Amino acid sequence: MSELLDDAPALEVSGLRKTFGDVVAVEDVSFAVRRGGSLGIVGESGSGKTTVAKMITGQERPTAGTIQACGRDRSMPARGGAERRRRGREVQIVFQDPYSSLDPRQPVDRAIDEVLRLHRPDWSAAQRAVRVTELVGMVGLDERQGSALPRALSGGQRQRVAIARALAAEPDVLILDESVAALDVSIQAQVLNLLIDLRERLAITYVLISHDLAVVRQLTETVVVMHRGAVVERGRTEDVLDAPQHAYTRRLRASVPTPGWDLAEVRRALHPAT
Ligand SMILES: Nc1ncnc2c1ncn2[C@@H]1O[C@H](COP(=O)(O)OP(=O)(O)OP(=O)(O)O)[C@@H](O)[C@H]1O
Repeated sequence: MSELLDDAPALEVSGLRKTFGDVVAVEDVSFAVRRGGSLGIVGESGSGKTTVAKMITGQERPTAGTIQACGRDRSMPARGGAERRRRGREVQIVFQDPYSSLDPRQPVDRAIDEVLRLHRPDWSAAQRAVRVTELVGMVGLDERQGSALPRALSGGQRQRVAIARALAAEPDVLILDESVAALDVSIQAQVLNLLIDLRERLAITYVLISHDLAVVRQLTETVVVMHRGAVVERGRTEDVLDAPQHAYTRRLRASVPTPGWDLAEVRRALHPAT
């Protein structure tokens, strides 16, 4: 893990804004996550969640606002490889799609080793091999799966590989962008349990981006609700989900599929005017 400046939140964004031409994707978004804490960002498709994540990881440059991870500014592009690597040790991201986020030609152990080579240039091949084995075990994969190609693995197993790769950088903050959304419900539960377990063991900070309120409830302490690029509600996850104050959050909650749910009803709940 990177050296955290005393008492600084693990992650703090302030007044974040992002426009794409005329489209305002993110408008004045601010939040902080304590070290070892977990924050959910919820909102329907197009509300700006992924754009916030991309600004935090440096894939998009904010139009305005500031981002600090571990007390260090990352609003501007990194200057040079050393700073990029340091930022990679501060924040890692796991995407929704475990199929496209892994190189199909690279066996699991090589994919993890690649991250170690980057972040632990002083380690010998033998030291890295020990760590690869540890990481493979930590995410619940066996030795055979640890040397397989991604195509030989299930969706849940691939997502475990993506998590192991992210952890190889020993990040302070892990962003999970719809990381369990593509998985079957029972596999989703297993990966969620893994994530809960890892947070307890590693004291890592999570930012969970999800449209799934049940997932957010299980994994986060605090939540911000985004609607059309802006934060419309925030607070302790339990409070916000149990007693939402904002009409949009109430609609979002009402739209959670329950047995026998009806898509047309969900659409009406989210878009009462249409
Ligand atoms: N590279 C881009 N160029 C133009 N518009 C973009 C770009 N990226 C995002 N947008 C727009 O910004 C808005 C927010 O998109 P974003 O992907 O952040 O939402 P989201 O809440 O993550 O949605 P989803 O859950 O569907 O991924 C949308 O209107 C989207 O079309």
